[in-house]
Amino acid sequence: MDESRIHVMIDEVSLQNRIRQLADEINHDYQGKELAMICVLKGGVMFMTDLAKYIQIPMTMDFMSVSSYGNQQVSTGIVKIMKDLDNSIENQHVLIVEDIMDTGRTLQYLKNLLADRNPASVKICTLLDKPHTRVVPVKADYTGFVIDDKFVLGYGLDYEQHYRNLPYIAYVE
Ligand SMILES: O=P(O)(O)OC[C@H]1O[C@H](OP(=O)(O)OP(=O)(O)O)[C@H](O)[C@@H]1O
Ligand SMILES: Nc1nc2[nH]cnc2c(=O)[nH]1
Repeated sequence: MDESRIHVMIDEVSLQNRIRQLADEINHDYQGKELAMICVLKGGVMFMTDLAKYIQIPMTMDFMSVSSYGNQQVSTGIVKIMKDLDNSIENQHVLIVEDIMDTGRTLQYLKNLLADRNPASVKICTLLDKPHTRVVPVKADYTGFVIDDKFVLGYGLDYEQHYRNLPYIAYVE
């Protein structure tokens, strides 16, 4: 891609500050409980690892990989599990950690799927939320930033599998 089209939307310091605040909220809300953090690969990986560093209650991490059929920018709503969790979540307090909620289809599918496995609770933590493009009525319990309907990359998010390593969120214009 022509890199002059890439502009910083959320810089590294703002990201880290907000992630620390989210962790504070989570630490407070789950006091006395154990948290099962579920990272949705690949986009959620940077957020998950940074968020986890600030979690001060007992916690476990597991990873899931799903793929939505369709190309980069068109979501079809059909979600396929590429890698399932390694461990049971029965009776556990599950927190799904995602990079972005766009149409909402991925998180709606995942929340329903995990809720069927008899956890004690299931909540969603998303770094970014694009509410204007939602097509299903799923809501996050913890949201880092609400953003406009722009294609974003960096900090786990890709453009054709590239740019996931950027330490900030950028948009393409
Ligand atoms: O709300 P939705 O419209 O369902 O979109 C959100 C999903 O799209 C992205 O994943 P992607 O399929 O690009 O996979 P990746 O995380 O491996 O990049 C993102 O990580 C979310 O999982
Ligand atoms: N990289 C990337 N993936 C997405 N999946 C849904 N919306 C987006 C987006 O804006 N950027």
